[in-house]
Amino acid sequence: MGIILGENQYGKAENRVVRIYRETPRHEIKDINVGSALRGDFTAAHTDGDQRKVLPTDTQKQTAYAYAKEKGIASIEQYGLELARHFVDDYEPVDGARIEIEEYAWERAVVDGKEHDHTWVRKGQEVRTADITVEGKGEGQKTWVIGGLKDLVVLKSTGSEFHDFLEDEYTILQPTTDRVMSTSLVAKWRFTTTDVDWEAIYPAIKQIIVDTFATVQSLALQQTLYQMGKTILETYDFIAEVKLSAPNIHHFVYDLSPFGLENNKEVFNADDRPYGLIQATVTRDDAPDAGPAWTQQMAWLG
Ligand SMILES: O=c1[nH]c(=O)c2[nH]c(=O)[nH]c2[nH]1
Repeated sequence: MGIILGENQYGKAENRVVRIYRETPRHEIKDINVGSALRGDFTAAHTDGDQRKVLPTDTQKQTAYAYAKEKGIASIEQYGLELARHFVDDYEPVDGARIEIEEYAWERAVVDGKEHDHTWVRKGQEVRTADITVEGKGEGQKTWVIGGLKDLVVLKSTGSEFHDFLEDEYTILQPTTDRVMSTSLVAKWRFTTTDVDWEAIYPAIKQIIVDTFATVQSLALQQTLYQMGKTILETYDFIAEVKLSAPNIHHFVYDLSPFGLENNKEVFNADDRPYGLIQATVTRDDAPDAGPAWTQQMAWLG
């Protein structure tokens, strides 16, 4: 019987890198969480404990911090590309690298009616994400970039319906033409080029998502998600695919009748679980192959 080593990768997860730009009295901040994973021929490390081809996870971590200084973090996509290319291009045993980044947004504190130069308040907003994969060396090198966001919590108090659904003997859900719709959205979009103004495209796509959520008279969360993906693809021809995942944060009209009170969709129980989970991929029909773009390292084995 032979035993063989299957898929493997290794790296440093969740480096919390905070980069301050302090060249002028008005400082700037980038607050990120970076994970790296290297793929290649690391068989000897597994079978014989031979580390000669292993660039330690500690070195990967140190590189993440050093690159924050040396290369800067103009955007998480640019910084992730620099890191991934460095590991693949500069180390012979490494033939693939995956960099996953989350960015936490801060806004300037307002003190005496003015934006403060070096104090921020963490934005309770969404987290921006980037997943970068580089494979192969030299001419044939391939690169995949996925931009995205998570924890974008949105709610609309009307403009959402759900009716005409399949019913059986277990159906108790009442149809509605006017309900609260709320979700904490995860969205990821796959670029077909790296020639992108990363800092401009992110707010533009987020705006499409928010506009669509607000303005579509929604017959279901499924329809809203599809419209978000479709509009992004129709607006940007260099995006091939959009993946969306949306928990339906149910808002149930609370029964106030025991207190002799009317509840005309004014008081709700925002239930945290269970939640409907609606997920969809929207793709251009001529989209180039996704290859390993969606393969997530950190979610891989939990
Ligand atoms: O937007 C919705 N989609 C569903 O599939 C669904 N199912 C359900 O019970 N409520 C909802 N809402």
